[in-house]
Amino acid sequence: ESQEGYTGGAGSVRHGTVTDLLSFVNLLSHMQAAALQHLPEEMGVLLNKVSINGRYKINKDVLLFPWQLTYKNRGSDLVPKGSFGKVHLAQDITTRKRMACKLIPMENFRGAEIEFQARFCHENIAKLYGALLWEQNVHLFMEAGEGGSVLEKIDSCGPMREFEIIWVTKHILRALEYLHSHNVIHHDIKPSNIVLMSDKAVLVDFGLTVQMTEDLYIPRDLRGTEMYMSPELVLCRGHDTKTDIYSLGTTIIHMQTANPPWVRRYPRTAYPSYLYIIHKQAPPLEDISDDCSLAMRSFLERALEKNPTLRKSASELLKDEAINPPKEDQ
Ligand SMILES: Nc1nnc(-c2c[nH]c3ncc(-c4c[nH]c5ccccc45)cc23)o1
Repeated sequence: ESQEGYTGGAGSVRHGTVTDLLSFVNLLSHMQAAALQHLPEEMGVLLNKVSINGRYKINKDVLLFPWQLTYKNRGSDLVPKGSFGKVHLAQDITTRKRMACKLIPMENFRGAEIEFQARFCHENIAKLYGALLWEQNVHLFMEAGEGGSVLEKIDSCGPMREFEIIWVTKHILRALEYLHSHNVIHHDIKPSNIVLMSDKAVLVDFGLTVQMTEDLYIPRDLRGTEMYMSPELVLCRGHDTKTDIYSLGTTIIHMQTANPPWVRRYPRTAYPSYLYIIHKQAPPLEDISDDCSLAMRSFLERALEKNPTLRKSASELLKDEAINPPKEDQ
């Protein structure tokens, strides 16, 4: 396949390599707002083999649908919102292939989101199929988690059972082990960024992802979602990949109790922000569910360790007995 950069003109969609896609993203990041005003038609690069003859028209060659929730609260026209965009279900007319399509307004567009998802491939990371620019929105086509997100499952079906939590945790730990081995921090591990398929759970939304060049990442801003933030991230004095492990621990508490940590003891109505609580209080072990197994409780103590150097890594936690129960337990 061609290695040269994105050579398509304005209004052309082409098959390409990851390099071509990254060149297109680079082009987008440097395009003047004026140039984006009146594009004659879609422009972009598709990595997967969808049928195009130089064009891939939204609502002609690929249809977008608001996502019909897979759980009982169907009626709601909830369109899941990512960090910077709405996610629709997309279906290629010719191949019938179903994808997720996230619409990111150009003003929110961050090339890094596509770059990480294009460069880092793992079965537990939502695959990126391509990116198109159309009508001031970047359309990101990705692998679809048709079972919805873990947050939708919790909101619809209540607390998850431990064997379900173990299943999700193992898939996400594999994604984190892979990302962390490349010094990549996701920065937004939480139930709404984990989506479900019939045979796996995958991590989505790389809008806040960074790759560390030193042993510590010194943040310029606060990244993530408050309830799931680690104490060291809140302190803003530098953190590393272990912050994702802490967020996974708080995500497990949310899966067990159908509430994020802290909120039952510190109601949102009385606490507009939880940053000080996360900084001052001991880790939220009190929010662990009453029926949590001893093994899972020990796992959470290791994942929620306040000192990141003492906190276990993804590789270490993958060997933990809590997520490798003896056969007779299953
Ligand atoms: N923020 C973000 N960035 N990329 C994604 C994403 C990639 N593939 C996906 N597949 C499904 C869903 C999804 C989220 N909530 C849902 C509720 C019902 C059905 C599906 C979903 C989201 C994605 O999400």
